[in-house]
Amino acid sequence: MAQRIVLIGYGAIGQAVRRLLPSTVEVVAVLVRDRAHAAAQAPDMADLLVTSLAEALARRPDLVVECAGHQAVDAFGAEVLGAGIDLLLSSVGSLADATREQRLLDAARRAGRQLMLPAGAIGGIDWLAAARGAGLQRVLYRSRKPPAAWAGSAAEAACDLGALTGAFTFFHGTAREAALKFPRNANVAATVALAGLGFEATEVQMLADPAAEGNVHEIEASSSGGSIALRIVGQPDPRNPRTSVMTAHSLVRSILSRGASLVI
Ligand SMILES: NC(=O)C1=CN([C@@H]2O[C@H](COP(=O)(O)OP(=O)(O)OC[C@H]3O[C@@H](n4cnc5c(N)ncnc54)[C@H](OP(=O)(O)O)[C@@H]3O)[C@@H](O)[C@H]2O)C=CC1
Ligand SMILES: O=C([O-])CC(=O)C(=O)O
Repeated sequence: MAQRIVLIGYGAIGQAVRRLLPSTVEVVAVLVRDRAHAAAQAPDMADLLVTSLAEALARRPDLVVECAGHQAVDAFGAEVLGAGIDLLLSSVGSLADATREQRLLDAARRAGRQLMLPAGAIGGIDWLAAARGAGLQRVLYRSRKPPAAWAGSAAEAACDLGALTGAFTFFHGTAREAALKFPRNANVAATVALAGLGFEATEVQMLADPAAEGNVHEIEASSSGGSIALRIVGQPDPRNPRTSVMTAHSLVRSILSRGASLVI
């Protein structure tokens, strides 16, 4: 039987996920803020558009996939889980708010459902999570993106993005500070933290670099079991330069892994 999913948000990630899903997964609703605006952009899916969670849940999804932002996690996350439906988050950085994280985990436990986090734009999450059992000692995550990818973020207070002629590190701190200060840019920092040493002990650097070949994600970590040096050059999504194309592919992988006979 086809898996039934609801998408919250229909921006760069939401649109890509819908396009990439195979026919074994049915999108039964897309929750948007402005139905008329969304219908004008995507007339083929007018029947799927809803503006309230109640309408979305009435279509009996097996899974709700958030691709909208921290505010949407606040507005809908606990209610989705409380309704007995698994929740897959794009906005992993929203869990840097400890109260929000606890509310979601409580809702998941009470309902016996899962709060699912994709690897998103990064890789190596399996290694980090396994290395926790092998004396993980230090984790550094570095995000290097072209200046335009940081437009509209707190990086603008630290430098003139348009005038940069070389790489500029505008943030160096913990994963928690990164995720809270850069809600639309530091989801990977949060994912790395949750897989490995946690929000406080994970070190994060963020750079605006006119010479960046794409959205570059690097992890350096060491454990008693070995070390890792990982570098990913992500293609920016044409609709949203701060989001890497691989993020939607990772969400699709997470969706397809639910209930699959072979899980890797
Ligand atoms: N885990 C990871 O590796 C990554 C995670 N992300 C995160 O994923 C999320 C989505 O990213 P992306 O698709 O690129 O962002 P976009 O800005 O392209 O799209 C977000 C969409 O969500 C909609 N939206 C926002 N709030 C709500 C709401 N309350 N209800 C319904 N719809 C809403 C927006 O609609 P409107 O037009 O109304 O504003 C917009 O269409 C972001 O939080 C981003 O930070 C991004 C990249 C990597
Ligand atoms: O897609 C990316 O490159 C990562 C990203 O924006 C994030 O971590 O929020």
